[in-house]
Amino acid sequence: MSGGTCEVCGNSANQRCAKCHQTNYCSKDHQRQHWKVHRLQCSPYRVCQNEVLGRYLEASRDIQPGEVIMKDTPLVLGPRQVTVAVCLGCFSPVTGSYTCTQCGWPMCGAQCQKSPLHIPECQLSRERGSKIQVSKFGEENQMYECITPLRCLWLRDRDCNQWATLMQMESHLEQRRGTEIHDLNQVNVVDFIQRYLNVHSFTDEEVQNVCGIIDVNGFEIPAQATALIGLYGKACLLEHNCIPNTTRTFDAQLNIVIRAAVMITKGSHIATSYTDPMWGTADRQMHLRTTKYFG
Ligand SMILES: C[S@@+](CC[C@H](N)C(=O)[O-])C[C@H]1O[C@@H](n2cnc3c(N)ncnc32)[C@H](O)[C@@H]1O
Repeated sequence: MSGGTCEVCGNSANQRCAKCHQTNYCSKDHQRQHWKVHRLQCSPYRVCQNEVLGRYLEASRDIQPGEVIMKDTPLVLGPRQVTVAVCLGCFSPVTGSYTCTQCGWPMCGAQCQKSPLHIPECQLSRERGSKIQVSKFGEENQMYECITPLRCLWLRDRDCNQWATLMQMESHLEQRRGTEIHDLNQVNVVDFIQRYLNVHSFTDEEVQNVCGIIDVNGFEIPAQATALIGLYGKACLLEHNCIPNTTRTFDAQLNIVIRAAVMITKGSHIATSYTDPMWGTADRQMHLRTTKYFG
């Protein structure tokens, strides 16, 4: 028995979706009818909120070990802030032997130049009037710090749903003001976008805000030639626990797949670890304090 009202007709319901335990129906017929819509939202968790954690996920039923809790597609993929020069299509390190014929950023070749991932910085970099000149390869290159922020900012005028999802993410902007990372981003990202790329359509605050969003919510994806960062609208809601009850993997399309590592009982919080379990306690605490603003 479930109580509540039928999702289809609004009459009193006595059946409930067995997968999420959250959606009610008056009959099997109405449940079948609704499945096309419901399957896109059906999940074994609900989004909750409290003063300490902000938004977090709670199991809406018992979740068995190994069960997939969510598979989430990336909103934004981009290089890490600190990186060597990489191809902006496939993220492999580059030597500068090929550059995008439109904007001048180094790429692997013509195939990678066509990657949809490269569109934001390619179009925005053209506002400069002359091609981008990259001359440092094989060592850390600060020019790349603007790429993932630009890919976020690009959504503002292109995809209002994705932009709204991004803007709901925690940036801790107020706590970042006056810190070293905020000052560095002012020079390497804000000033670079405005002075080198000649892009003036984003305010300092908007750029700093997406830098915060990337630091607080970004998942490092290790499975490429160089690590990259992914932002995921649902997976970003997972809270931190040093002993997480989930595992995470990335599939070939770089969707994030979150599975239960243990039995997660109904009502329990669903957590991942924001730190490397191999680090010592002091390093983990420092990482959480300086990049996630708690702990
Ligand atoms: C990736 S976001 C998680 C989603 C976020 N709560 C929201 O409302 O968008 C990370 C932020 O959530 C909060 N958070 C996550 N786990 C926490 C924990 N174990 N203790 C305190 N705050 C936590 C911190 O504010 C952290 O910077």
